[in-house]
Amino acid sequence: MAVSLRQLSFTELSRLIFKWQAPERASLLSFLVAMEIGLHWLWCAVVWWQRDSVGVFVNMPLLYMSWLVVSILGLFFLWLSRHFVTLKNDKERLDFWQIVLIVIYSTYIGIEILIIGHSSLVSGVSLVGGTMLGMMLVKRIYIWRAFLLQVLLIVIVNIVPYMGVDLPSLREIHLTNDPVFHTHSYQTYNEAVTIENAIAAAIFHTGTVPLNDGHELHRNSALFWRSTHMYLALPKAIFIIYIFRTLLLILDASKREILNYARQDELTGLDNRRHGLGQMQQTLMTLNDHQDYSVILFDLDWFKSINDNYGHEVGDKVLKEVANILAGAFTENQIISRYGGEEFLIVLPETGHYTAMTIAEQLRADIAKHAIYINPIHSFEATASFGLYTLTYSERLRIIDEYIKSMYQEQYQDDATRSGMKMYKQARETHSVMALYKALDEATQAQVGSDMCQRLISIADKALYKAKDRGRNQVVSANEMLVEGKIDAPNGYQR
Ligand SMILES: Nc1nc2c(ncn2[C@@H]2O[C@H](COP(=O)(O)OP(=O)(O)OP(=O)(O)O)[C@@H](O)[C@H]2O)c(=O)[nH]1
Repeated sequence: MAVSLRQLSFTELSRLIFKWQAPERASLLSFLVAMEIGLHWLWCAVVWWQRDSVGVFVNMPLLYMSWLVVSILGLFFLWLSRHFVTLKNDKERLDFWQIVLIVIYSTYIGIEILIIGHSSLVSGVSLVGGTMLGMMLVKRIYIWRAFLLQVLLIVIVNIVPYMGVDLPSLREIHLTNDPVFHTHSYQTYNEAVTIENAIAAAIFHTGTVPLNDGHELHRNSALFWRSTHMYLALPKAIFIIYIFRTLLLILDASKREILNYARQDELTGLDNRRHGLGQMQQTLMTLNDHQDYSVILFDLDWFKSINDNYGHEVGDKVLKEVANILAGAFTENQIISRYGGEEFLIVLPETGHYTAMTIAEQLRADIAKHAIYINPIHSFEATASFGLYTLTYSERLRIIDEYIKSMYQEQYQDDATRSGMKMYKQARETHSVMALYKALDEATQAQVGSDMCQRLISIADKALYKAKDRGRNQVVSANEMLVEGKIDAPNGYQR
């Protein structure tokens, strides 16, 4: 979802920023930059509009060129803001476009400050404020490097005019017949007036002052005070940004810790039920077309007896050791969570029925042969019963299709639903779950996701209880049982 003005209220933004991932944050930064450049565009427009009165102190040809660049860049950053949100799951391209954003924006702002004059207000806000904003929204190391580069540029840009290099400037002072003030276009109005006054005062007191002496006096004085300003301000800017970056690191670590507490099961270290279900919903709804999706639910056998015979602590030990077996057996995109007391949920996206059965069977065997030591000599083995269900692609397509059909039948009268229905009809012709899913609004997408997860777990649960019925320590396929008519699917499931 691309960033829009509507999302920039305090409450909405704070809610979104917490939820947002790197692409959306970068999109926000690009959007803010586009808005800032939009304001620069307006400034150019006002200067052009008022050119008769302000043209005397503005370099108009340079303004027109800047206006063109500002227009192009404004459109570019708006485009980039939309482009970032398409870069989910593509870290390399995301990094690349973040660098593009930072390089183009830093160059732009550097040139802007150069041509409008480097007042401490503009440079300070851009250098420190811009860096702080960037650090909150995109990769910090890139912003830190851009910041150091800007510090260097500020030093260079401030010093070179005193070495006789003329830099382009929007500012123009028309002081006629005065060779002193024509030589350096970087002189600000205040500087010019000050020198004018100083020279006038000297002439007034001594009667005369040589031209070259006045020029040299100004060069030395201006260079001295510019260097003093840089010396006093830049280290402070570096300290502020350095400490700010450290604070953000601390905040990140705290956020990670809080999220871990919220997501993790304390005893086993696996995902807890809520997080496991959330992950399941996310993977299910972003699963590509033509992919199957398998769910395994398993429950340790006779666990109450283990607690009763060996004590609660040994029961805990069993849970931890089973969790270790699980943690070692699955890859990152497979979701393992502790679903209940001695019940575990495993989600295998992009996995067909045969592969999932093999994985479940292997896991059952690994748990059954694992010795749990109650002391250095005595041990026992625990077993588990498994229920497995594979949602095939055709079944997924059918469920979403039915869901949407029933939704539109209920609400067919209202106009919004009519247009939704049109989108749905178009999506249906493509036979694509992704297209059908995108035809739904955000709240309905979440609802469909949650309903589908409950449906899958509920079917796997029925197979799990069949496994208990059949004597435990075995894997039962819900798909086979559905075909044989030995279990019913929930909520009017039809084969
Ligand atoms: N030690 C320990 N026990 C737990 C924990 N969570 C749940 N339990 C116990 O797990 C036991 C589950 O027992 P039951 O639901 O009767 O199931 P079971 O004894 O495994 O029997 P079947 O599932 O039919 O094989 C209960 O006694 C719970 O107290 C836990 O975190 N630690």
